[in-house]
Amino acid sequence: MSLSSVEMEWSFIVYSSTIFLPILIFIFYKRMSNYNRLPPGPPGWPLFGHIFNLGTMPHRTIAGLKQKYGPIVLLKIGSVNTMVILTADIANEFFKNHDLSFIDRNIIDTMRSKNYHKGSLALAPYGVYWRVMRRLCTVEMFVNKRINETVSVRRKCIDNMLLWIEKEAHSVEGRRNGIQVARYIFLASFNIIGNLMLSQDLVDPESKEASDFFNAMKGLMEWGGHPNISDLFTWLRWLDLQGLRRKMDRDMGKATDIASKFVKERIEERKAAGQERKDFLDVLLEFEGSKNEPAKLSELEINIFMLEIFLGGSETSSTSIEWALTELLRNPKTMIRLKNEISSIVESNRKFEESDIDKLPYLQAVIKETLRLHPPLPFLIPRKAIQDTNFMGYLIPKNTQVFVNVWAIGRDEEIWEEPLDFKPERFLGSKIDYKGQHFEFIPFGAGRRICPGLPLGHRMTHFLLGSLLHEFDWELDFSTNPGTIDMNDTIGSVARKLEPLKVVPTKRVV
Ligand code: HEM
Repeated sequence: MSLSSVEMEWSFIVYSSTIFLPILIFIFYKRMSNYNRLPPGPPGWPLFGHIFNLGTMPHRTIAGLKQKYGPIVLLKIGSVNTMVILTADIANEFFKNHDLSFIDRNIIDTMRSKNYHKGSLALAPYGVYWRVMRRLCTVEMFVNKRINETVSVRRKCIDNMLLWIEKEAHSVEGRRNGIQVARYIFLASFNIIGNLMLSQDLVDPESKEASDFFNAMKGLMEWGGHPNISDLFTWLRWLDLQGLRRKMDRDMGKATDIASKFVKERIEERKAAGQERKDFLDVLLEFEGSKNEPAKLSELEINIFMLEIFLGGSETSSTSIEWALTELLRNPKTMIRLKNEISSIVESNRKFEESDIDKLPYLQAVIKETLRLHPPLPFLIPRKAIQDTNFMGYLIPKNTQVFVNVWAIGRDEEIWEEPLDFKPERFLGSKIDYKGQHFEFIPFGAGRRICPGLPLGHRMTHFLLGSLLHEFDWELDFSTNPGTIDMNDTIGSVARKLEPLKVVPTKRVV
């Protein structure tokens, strides 16, 4: 007896269902269980995710999520999965046991301008180029021996800064309204890097090229720090809705043209004058790779690396000093204690020297306390998962970006006593430092990608703050009093003080 076609269809459906249904259930279950294995987080909007929940100070807003969702939170920022780490214990696990799985960076659209990301150390994927550039930084540029050899450069730049401040303080405007001190600290930091890199002052009103370079670099910091729709919805990139990519292309073009001119001039000089090594540019030009490394660095790589050192070194240091001065002015007893310590070591008839730093534990504690409360990079430089990764029981999908919220960790009341108070004393006699081993305090990051400029950043911040306090007495401008200083920050390329600090310096009498 043969089956009718209807019966055949039915039996086909029944048989195939018995085979495929379990497979479908398995796939569905697996998906759901993976979904359940993502870290918790607040409900987000379709398409936009949590963009509207972040506010203008996302490090602060996100810190508040710990109470409800715990120390690991998953957010969706536009189309980008973002895991946030909110405690020292989790940071410890992240850097100690998962550093390699999250070793890469998320590259934002403005950083693709003129192929910046292809020469950048900070954005380089973990590989040969990254290793070569890191080695140049840690073995050739930012080692203590070389930093010691260049102390006179920092001395000169800081002397200039002190003169600019004195001049401005005597001007009618300065006497009436105070000065925005961060501006001068930034210029000095920029010049310090300029001299280390190129043996040249780049904040030189006499030189058009120097001021063009300086302005283009300011543009890079500005456009690179703006939240950009192109990064939230990568499929909208081509529209460049905020025009940030266009502005970045303009300034990146100018900066790389000038950098490339500096490099060409140097190559000619070296041909004429032999091979004498002077500064970081010489280190880059003299590089010779071994075995599987590139034989030489390309022009693009050298130009971009130069820009990167300016970007990495100048805003971070100047922002930290602005915060340090702000906290000292809010805490007069701390200011007095620090000034007394400095006067006990640095006689009033001489300058503050870099060699004084080691003799000043309270100054060191003030810098640490500043970086605890005001890390210039509150999320570090975001990392990215290079593969699907099992992290503390959660399944973190490939390409998830990671914010380590060091701002929140520095204010965690389970770790720090009276966490919101500025109390440098907490670091006196304590072993905690910022070299990436104490996960409750990692303003320079940790793991393989820890800031390679740390030794230089350490010197610059202490030297700058020590000199400012040794040379001047500082007061707030008449419209502000210590109790009402605005302590909000704004997050651009770094977390700068939203309202620039205005102060009245008075030269100390010898
Ligand atoms: C107060 C001063 C500074 C602070 C707080 C700071 C902080 C940081 C942080 C948090 C990172 C990311 C670390 C991570 O991903 O775990 C970083 C990376 C970096 N910093 Fe700094 N930095 C400072 C000064 C400097 C200086 C002076 C330079 C160079 C002149 C520099 C150059 C760099 C570079 C090139 C990277 C990228 C490293 C990589 O991706 O492998 N920084 N910095």
